[in-house]
Amino acid sequence: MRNSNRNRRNLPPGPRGWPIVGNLPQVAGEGQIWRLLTKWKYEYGSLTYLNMGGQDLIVINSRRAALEILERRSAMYSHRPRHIVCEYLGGDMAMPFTGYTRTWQNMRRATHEVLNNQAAVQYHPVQTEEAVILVQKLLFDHSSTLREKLNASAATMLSVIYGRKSVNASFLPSSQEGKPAVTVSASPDRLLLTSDILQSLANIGHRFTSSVYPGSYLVDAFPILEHVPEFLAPWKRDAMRDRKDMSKAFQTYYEEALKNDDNRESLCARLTDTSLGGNLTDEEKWWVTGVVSVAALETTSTTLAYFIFAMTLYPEVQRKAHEELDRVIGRTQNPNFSDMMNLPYIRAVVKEILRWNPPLPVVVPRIALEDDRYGDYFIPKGAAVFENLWGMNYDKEVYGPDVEDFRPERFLQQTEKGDELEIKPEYENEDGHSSYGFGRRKCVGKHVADNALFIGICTILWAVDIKPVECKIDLARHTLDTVNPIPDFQCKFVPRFEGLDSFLQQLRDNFEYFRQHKDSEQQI
Ligand code: HEM
Repeated sequence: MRNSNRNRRNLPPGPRGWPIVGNLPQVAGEGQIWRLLTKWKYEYGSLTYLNMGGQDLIVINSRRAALEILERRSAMYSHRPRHIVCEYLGGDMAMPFTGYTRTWQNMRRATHEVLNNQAAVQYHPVQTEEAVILVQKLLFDHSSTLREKLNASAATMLSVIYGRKSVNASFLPSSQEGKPAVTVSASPDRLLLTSDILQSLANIGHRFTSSVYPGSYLVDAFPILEHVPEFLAPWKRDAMRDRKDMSKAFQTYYEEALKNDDNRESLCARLTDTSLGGNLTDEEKWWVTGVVSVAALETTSTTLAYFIFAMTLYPEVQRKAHEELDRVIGRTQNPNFSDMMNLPYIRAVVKEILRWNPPLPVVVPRIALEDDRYGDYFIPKGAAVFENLWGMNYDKEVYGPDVEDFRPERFLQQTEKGDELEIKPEYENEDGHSSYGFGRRKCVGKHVADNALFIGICTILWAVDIKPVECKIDLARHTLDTVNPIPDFQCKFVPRFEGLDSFLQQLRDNFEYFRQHKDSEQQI
């Protein structure tokens, strides 16, 4: 104990807190906490210590420290601290929030099998088709918002999980056709689930990500409050009710998918029919498919939204990307995954968008399972360890003084001949940003996400000119959520060449023809 007290003198530096509550008042209610943490990073360095009402919190601000602590010592840092509200909501079943448990291990194994680098290649055709559909929608669909269009495109992953027919059809059991999947309420604390699966999954995502936002629930700082009875603790009643509703919705999605998937290719069918789901209970299968859909959806659509926003702010970047696409692809064919290595500028745009505005600037903390040290600093057993991904992406020592700017060139160099650009060797096989997290809990969908972003960004830039519309841009959104809120902005999409509309339709007809052809071949 004396030893531990002596060690505590070597805790990392951090802002001075109050007696008992520590730094809780400085953090609670602070929207976009990653900005405050990054301000502290410049004052305190690679690790910051915060006292959250008695709970030690170590913030990791530098990529080097994250690699050393979370990757090299991953056996000690893969468990999650307890978040009481999240746990009541279903955090023990929701993969990104579970502890380092057998359930998590089984879920991770099953999802890795279908999302790893090699498996991700099989989704290229559906991702290419979805990118074409997105461009068509951006140009010609005036009935839905930009967000809805991007969400629909990011839902490609849902067709992999639930099967194409299920995604195109309603997810509701037929007896409930037209009605919400579960009861709907207008209360802000009430999880809203409707017949629109994309909206429902987004709502589920926010219910979870806001439940783990630092300081959002007093009970997480003062666990004794967990024992307050339900009628005095609305958080408990709400969370238990929402857990039941989510479980029911995930079960419905799963069972509908099994009914609709004649080809038995969806993740649901594979978990049911093959050894992939061997170690998972039925309920775990509903949850893992539901939660992976949640994890895929808003991360990808938020990143695409930030890409479009960046193009309105940086026309010179757009001009260079257009120049590369015209030179490499031309106008008589659409971009393809086989073009990837010939499009270094577009690849750099993908890296830079994830660096500049990651969809998850901070993530669910880990817990230190033992007393540990990083350099001279002491990390006490039981401390929550928080990844400040934003701070790592905005590290001036790594990226230079212009970290605020959107500049894909930071990942590029001239070729030896000096007439072309190439990705710098150190970024060829590295992300060049920290936005997928670290260690054993690193994003399991990163390959699929990178591919979706590459083909989406490529196809949009190939087809359209993104032009800003003069309007008031609202950047300063106050949000107690770990998802990066997209700014309010407006833009115009202008076709880059004549005949684009009929060319896009022709591409879609071809995709449809090949799919039907493949389906009928499989039936024979
Ligand atoms: C731009 C897109 C995406 C970004 C930036 C992103 C980022 C992240 C981050 C930061 C984490 C937490 C890592 C940590 O704790 O260190 C995570 C976890 C996760 N992501 Fe992603 N993600 C993206 C897309 C996807 C997609 C497309 C899928 C599924 C197809 C997915 C599935 C998951 C899952 C299941 C986890 C939990 C992993 C675990 O706890 O073992 N993500 N993601």
